[in-house]
Amino acid sequence: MTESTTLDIWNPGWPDPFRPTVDADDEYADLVDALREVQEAVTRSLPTPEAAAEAAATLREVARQMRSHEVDEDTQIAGKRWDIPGKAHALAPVLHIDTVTDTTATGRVTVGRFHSGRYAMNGGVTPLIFDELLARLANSAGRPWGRTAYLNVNFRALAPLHTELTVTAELVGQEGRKRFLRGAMYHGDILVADVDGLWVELKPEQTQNISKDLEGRDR
Ligand SMILES: CCCCCCCC/C=C\CCCCCCCC(=O)SCCNC(=O)CCNC(=O)[C@H](O)C(C)(C)COP(=O)(O)OP(=O)(O)OC[C@H]1O[C@@H](n2cnc3c(N)ncnc32)[C@H](O)[C@@H]1OP(=O)(O)O
Repeated sequence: MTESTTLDIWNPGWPDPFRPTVDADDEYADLVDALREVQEAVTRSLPTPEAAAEAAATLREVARQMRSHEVDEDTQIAGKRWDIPGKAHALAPVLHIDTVTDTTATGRVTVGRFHSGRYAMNGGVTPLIFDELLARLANSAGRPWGRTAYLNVNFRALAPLHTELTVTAELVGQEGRKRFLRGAMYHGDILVADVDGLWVELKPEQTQNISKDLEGRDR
């Protein structure tokens, strides 16, 4: 099995505004893992009113602690740990990216009840997973930064929970600034979903706009 840590963390073509300026360490990744544990445990629970009130107070205390360490979005680590599955973002499914070539990418993902629709993966989660893998491929191999223009997902069969699913992506064509990608998700041999995606390479001024937006946002 290929470790995702063997992949390049940053594509040099990606704009600087997204580059984390704080070095993440494993304690931060562990914090996000703990948050994932909370999300799954809360989702699976039916606490008594007293237990719910106690847990809510504890979680609000954690939020208070974290607010005292607040940084701006350019500096935050969440979602930017390209070297670890799930990128240290608690909403993102933990996608293990095994291979990325110039034109293909593969990964594996297992979701729990936090990401469940009902006894199967929620229909909004599948696009999150495809977007992650297809975007990684679209913006790899030194290609300049592109943004998702569309992601057309077909749900072919229920995607089971607590079960490893494989995800594949392929760059199927390029026309000027447009990159066409295709992806699929499998449970064993069963196709559970497939996707057509378009990534459009940003013009330089579009990258600057992003940068300005980031600088101008409220903290
Ligand atoms: C919950 C979990 C979270 C996980 C953790 C995440 C944390 C991440 C943290 C840190 C990461 C750092 C990195 C982050 C970066 C994020 C990037 C995104 O997420 S992208 C978000 C979604 N996508 C948008 O919001 C695009 C919005 N749309 C646009 O910006 C524009 O529409 C854009 C750039 C896609 C195209 O606009 P134009 O003005 O540049 O170009 P025009 O001329 O309109 O199109 C060029 C060609 O593409 C076709 N085209 C454009 N859109 C199309 C469409 N929807 N369908 C078909 N064709 C389309 C056009 O027809 C045209 O084709 P012809 O050249 O004429 O052949």
